[in-house]
Amino acid sequence: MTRISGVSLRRVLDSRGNPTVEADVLTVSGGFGRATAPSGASTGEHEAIELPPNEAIAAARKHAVPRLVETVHAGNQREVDAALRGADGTEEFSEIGANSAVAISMAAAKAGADVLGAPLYQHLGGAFRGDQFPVPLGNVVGGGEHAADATHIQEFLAAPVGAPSVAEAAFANAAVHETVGDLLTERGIPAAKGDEGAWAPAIDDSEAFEIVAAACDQVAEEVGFDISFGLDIAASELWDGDAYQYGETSRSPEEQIDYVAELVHEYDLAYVEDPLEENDYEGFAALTERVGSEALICGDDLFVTNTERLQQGIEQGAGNSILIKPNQIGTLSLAVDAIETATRNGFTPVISHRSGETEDTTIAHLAVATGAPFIKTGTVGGERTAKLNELIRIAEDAV
Ligand SMILES: C=C(OP(=O)(O)O)C(=O)O
Ligand SMILES: [Mg+2]
Repeated sequence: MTRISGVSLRRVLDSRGNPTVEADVLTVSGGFGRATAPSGASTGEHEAIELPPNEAIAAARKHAVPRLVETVHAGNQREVDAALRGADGTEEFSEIGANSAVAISMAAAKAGADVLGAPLYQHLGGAFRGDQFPVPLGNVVGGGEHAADATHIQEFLAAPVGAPSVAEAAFANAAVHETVGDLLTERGIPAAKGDEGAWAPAIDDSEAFEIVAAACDQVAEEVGFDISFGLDIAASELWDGDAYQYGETSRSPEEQIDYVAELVHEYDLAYVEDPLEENDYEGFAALTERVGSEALICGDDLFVTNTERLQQGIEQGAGNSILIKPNQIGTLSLAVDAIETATRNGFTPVISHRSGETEDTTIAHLAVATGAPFIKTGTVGGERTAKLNELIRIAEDAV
């Protein structure tokens, strides 16, 4: 029986040292699931609402827990997530907080899997899942909202598209990260790490392109498979209402499209996330028209894992890929809806961590459960390797 017998909520630390919501879900037959909400720094304005954890916990205890306990089945994810939506009563989870909602939603999924004795990816994806693994996009240099005085572009990503296994892909990304560190040292450039463990040197974007391209090439040669290059520009953070501000350089929307199209060609980019600000569907469409056959043009802040916003993107040809962050929308069911809508319409889903993370591994299972071709997890740091190591275990059937 997966009927929920108890839900407990607490504040725990995330990777930035901020409090976040953790949920435990228990079932009448002794099933147990625990999950923790991540938290963004470069958040989209259309995301579901993250409340201060104390408030989110108090509101969820009052409104959601009584609806779940003794009534809802942890093994029925749609039922769990509908109860969370009903308890909240708003479109954007502003009553109980998307942080409480997503923690409970993910913990219930784990409790459901526990009762079944099945790995989470199989509970979420079905008996025939588990043979398709995502390519991990590894953040190796970063700045923007994730590190002060570093690059303007938020993330320079290694994309080991030719890796024969998820384990080899994860190790290749770590090698690119290490090589970037060596190249920075050779140039006498000191670098701390940003929120996601990427190097955060005080260099121009152009120098970062040079270094990351060299590191990807060097490691590709060593490992013997292709390592492409990707970006999360996080352009909403550069947008001032009129133009994109890269320090001294300002680019109009048209110039931004030209700039990104040139980057795609110059660096053979496989992936570009948020090349334009979060409401510019037309700009996304224009860029997709130009380079969409060469690179994934992915909407993060544009779509915020929201099926309605994605639907508009599909209609307008704005992008060809969607970033999936369950806490942007509040429940696993809504995240899966977005993934399925994307896949049906030829948009590539990319499952993603947040800059504020925990040791929670749900997104690794979600990627395998849905057969998503890519996952963005970072490269080094315990909260990032937690997801990569879980993928390695799933591939070995050792979860
Ligand atoms: C992971 C990201 O950062 P954050 O969690 O800060 O939104 C992102 O922008 O893709
Ligand atoms: Mg992003």
